[in-house]
Amino acid sequence: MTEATATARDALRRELRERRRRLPPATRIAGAEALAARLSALPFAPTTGHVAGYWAMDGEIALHVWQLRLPPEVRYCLPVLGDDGVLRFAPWRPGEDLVANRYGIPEPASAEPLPAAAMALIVTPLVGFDPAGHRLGMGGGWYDRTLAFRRDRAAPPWLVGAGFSVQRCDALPAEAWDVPLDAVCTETDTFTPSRHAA
Ligand SMILES: Nc1nc2c(c(=O)[nH]1)N(C=O)[C@@H](CNc1ccc(C(=O)N[C@@H](CCC(=O)O)C(=O)O)cc1)CN2
Ligand SMILES: Nc1ncnc2c1ncn2[C@@H]1O[C@H](COP(=O)(O)OP(=O)(O)OP(=O)(O)O)[C@@H](O)[C@H]1O
Repeated sequence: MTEATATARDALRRELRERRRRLPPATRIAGAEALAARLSALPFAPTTGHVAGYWAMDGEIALHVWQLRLPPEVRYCLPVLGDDGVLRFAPWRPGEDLVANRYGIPEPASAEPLPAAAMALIVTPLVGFDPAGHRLGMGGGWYDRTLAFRRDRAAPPWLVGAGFSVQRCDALPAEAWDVPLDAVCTETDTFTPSRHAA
């Protein structure tokens, strides 16, 4: 990546995070409901197995409504930072113990974390997205490293970005390491970019 691209990405990240934080509470509450309905309606929404979500922070769209409405055979998991730079995902139910990681984000305290490949579907947080399924994250490369194996392998796990519609960009500059998402859901839209298009 050139220095100019990195600077542009950082500026875009700042602007999008600011936009995300500015959304009023009513938009957040209704947004979490609408997002849950969209995630549940995905054609590949699992009826069994593990799914990964995240603990919303910094104005991210929340997943608690989706979590509570998952089919009974589906286990919800939260990301856990690995010393090796990749994320693993630990089952978590409301009320179970959590500990703050180095960014202050809660992680399950006792459940054994599973590798990304063990998930049927992974919902990723994002700072920005485009309709082609490119994702701009917090800049740590955590999801890119964790999901790199999906670049040359078919789903599962299905990769679904979640965000507010104000996080949409026309076209994000794609990086060599970006792993395209299979879908992006917002409170107003579901994008399912086709990889077969020219
Ligand atoms: N809710 C949520 N969980 C997540 C992510 C995320 O984006 N959202 N991650 C997605 O990768 C991973 C953690 N990656 C992160 C990368 C940077 C920062 C961050 O807050 N950076 C601050 C300052 C860093 C610090 O406090 O040391 C910043 O940039 O302002 C947070 C999480 C795993 N869990
Ligand atoms: N597959 C990979 N292997 C090694 N390093 C990687 C890989 N993917 C990304 N990285 C590194 O991670 C750094 C951050 O990438 P990027 O800015 O795209 O993160 P992001 O997607 O915004 O963050 P996150 O996934 O944590 O939300 C890059 O500079 C790159 O060097």
